[in-house]
Order: sequence, then C-alpha cells, then structure tokens
Amino acid sequence: MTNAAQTAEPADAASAADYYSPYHSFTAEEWAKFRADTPLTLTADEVQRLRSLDDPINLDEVRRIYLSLSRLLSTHVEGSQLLFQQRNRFLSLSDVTKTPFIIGIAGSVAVGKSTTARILKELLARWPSSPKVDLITTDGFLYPNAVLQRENLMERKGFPESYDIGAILRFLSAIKAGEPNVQAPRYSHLTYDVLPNEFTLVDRPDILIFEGINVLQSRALPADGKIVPIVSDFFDFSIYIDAEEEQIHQWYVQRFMRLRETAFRDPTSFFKKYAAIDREAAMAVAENLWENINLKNLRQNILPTRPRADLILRKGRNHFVETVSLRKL
Ligand SMILES: Nc1ncnc2c1ncn2[C@@H]1O[C@H](COP(=O)(O)OP(=O)(O)O)[C@@H](O)[C@H]1O
Ligand SMILES: CC(C)(COP(=O)(O)O)[C@@H](O)C(=O)NCCC(=O)O
Repeated sequence: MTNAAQTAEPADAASAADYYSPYHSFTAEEWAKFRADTPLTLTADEVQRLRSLDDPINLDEVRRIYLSLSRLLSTHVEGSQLLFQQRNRFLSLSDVTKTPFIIGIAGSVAVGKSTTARILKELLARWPSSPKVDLITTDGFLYPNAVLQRENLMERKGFPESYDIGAILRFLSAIKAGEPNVQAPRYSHLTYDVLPNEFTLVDRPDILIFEGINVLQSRALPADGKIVPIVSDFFDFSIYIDAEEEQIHQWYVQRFMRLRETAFRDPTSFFKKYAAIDREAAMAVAENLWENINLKNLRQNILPTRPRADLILRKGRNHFVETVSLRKL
C-alpha cells in the first residue's frame, strides 16, 4: 500500500500528499491481496466472451483486480441492506419496498467501461446470495440522430447536451422507487443511433450497474435557480476508469481500425463508408473523431468528474490496471 491508513503526521512531501489525499492508493499487487478467499467463478472462455473488441483482459486480471472489487462491493451491498433494515425498525415501518443498489461506472470513450461493467455483472450475480444484477448503458439516453442533426449536435455526440438528462433522472428515480419493469431505451453502435421503440426492461434488480461517460456529471444550475438532482445522487457506489490520455487515444484509433475490418463491413453500419476507403484515409477519420469529439469531451466533461468517484481504476498499457484508489470513508 503506497499510503497506508497512516495516523502519524507525514514525514515528507510524498507521504504528506498521501496523508491529505481523499483516497487510499494501492498497486495492483497490493489490491489483489484483498480478494482473500473470494472464489473465482468465471472461466477463461467466459472472460473472453465478456470482453470488448481489442480488450485483452484475461483470467489473471480478473483474479488480480476484480475479485477484490467484487468482495469490496459485497461488503457495501450487505452494509446498505443492514442500514435499510435498521432504519425501518427505527421508523417502525414494515412492508417497505427494497430498492436496488446502484453502481455507476464512468470514464472516457474507449477506456473499457463496457468490459468492466460486464465482468462485474457476472461476478456479482455469482455471489452465494445469487442477486439479480442488471446492466444499463447511458447511450440509450442520447437524443436520436434526427434530433441531434436538427439541433446541429452530431459533432457533439457524448457531450452533456446530447443526452436527455431528464429521461435519465426519471429512469433512476423509478428504479430507486422500486418500480417494476422500468424501460431503458437502447442504442445501436451499428446504426449509430437510438433504436426506436426498443427498450430493456429493468424489473426490480438487487443491483443495477449504470455505465456511461456522463454518469458522474452535474449540470449548470438552470436560470430559475431551482436545485435539480444529479445522476450520481442515485448511486450507492461509483467507479471511474482512468488511463493516460495518450493511451486512450491509441485504444480509440486501434479499435476504429479493427472495427473497419469487422462491424463497419456490415451494410447497415453507419460507418460502412470507412471500410471502403484506404487505411491512411481511415486513420485520418479516426484521429479527427478522437481529437474533435472524444478528446475534447474527455478534457471538458469527463475527467473533471473523476474526483467524485468512490473508486478509481487506473489502467496502464494493454488495459491492465496498475493502481486502484479507494475513497477514504
Ligand atoms: N462504431 C462502433 N461499432 C461497433 N461497436 C462499437 C463502436 N464504437 C464502440 N463500440 C463498442 O461499444 C462499446 C462501448 O464503447 P465506448 O462507449 O467507447 O466505451 P468503452 O470502450 O469504455 O466500453 C464497446 O464495447 C465498443 O467495442
Ligand atoms: C455513444 C458514445 C457517446 C458513448 O456513450 P455512453 O454509453 O458512454 O453514454 C460514444 O461511443 C460515441 O459514439 N461517441 C461519438 C464520437 C465517436 O463516434 O467516436
């Protein structure tokens, strides 16, 4: 542990930085030890099936990083269930609807949020208590392309103004109120658009994982000065996936070039024209999308939300996590 839970006054500048940091930071090897006797319930084949294109995550990485995370989350879920029961006793309430534990996962485009979310979903669902775990991504809450085109926002896809934030807040309120069969809209990376009239039903899960670039964002106060809730008000735990900007840039461009050989070849792909152009021209398109949309969004709207996270997974080369920072309570 690089900063341990020190009680003595820090002796030098480096330990002072750790002492005053709101996070405990661990190397991946230190973090791995916290898994204790948590069993590995995934197989190598399952990990391969769960990972996104170009994400080399393997069983060792699940063992090193995700088992401790799964164990930590189980203590948070148990703690919140206990608090729920104690509060009901305190208020002499019976027959109160249990509400799902919500985990938010944030980070840049192409940093690997989807893989983390899918691995976590499987690990949590395999706890001995067999909780019902659902996963929803925020892309379904983007405005449809027709609206983005009309509002001249196609070059701002992923920026705060491209999402129907009201719909996200209504969705999360319904989930937290314990409503059955709450509809989440769906997005297709193939058509690059929201799927009209297609929804995922979220039916009172024990745990909901809510993943997207924008989940830790707040909004500017409206002109009438009314205080409005923010998405993370609904979270019981939040995770930010972090990496060097240049590293994420490489992952984005590599993935785009790989998609050119796979998904973009589909005749219904919004990007099919980029499968037909030569390599150099395609690289230029990827660089342009990175530079003018995703990098700008990372710097302006995503990275500034990192300090809100309860846990930060900092990745190095090959998507492997190098440092884990956990907020001090
Ligand atoms: N144009 C695309 N076509 C097909 N799949 C895509 C495309 N862009 C992204 N994806 C897939 O969508 C998922 C989400 O990608 P993204 O929003 O960049 O987040 P992250 O890489 O952090 O999971 C990933 O699994 C990725 O492989
Ligand atoms: C759909 C996204 C905004 C990510 O959405 P999220 O699920 O994180 O809300 C992103 O993958 C995207 O398409 N960005 C636009 C620029 C680009 O095509 O890379």
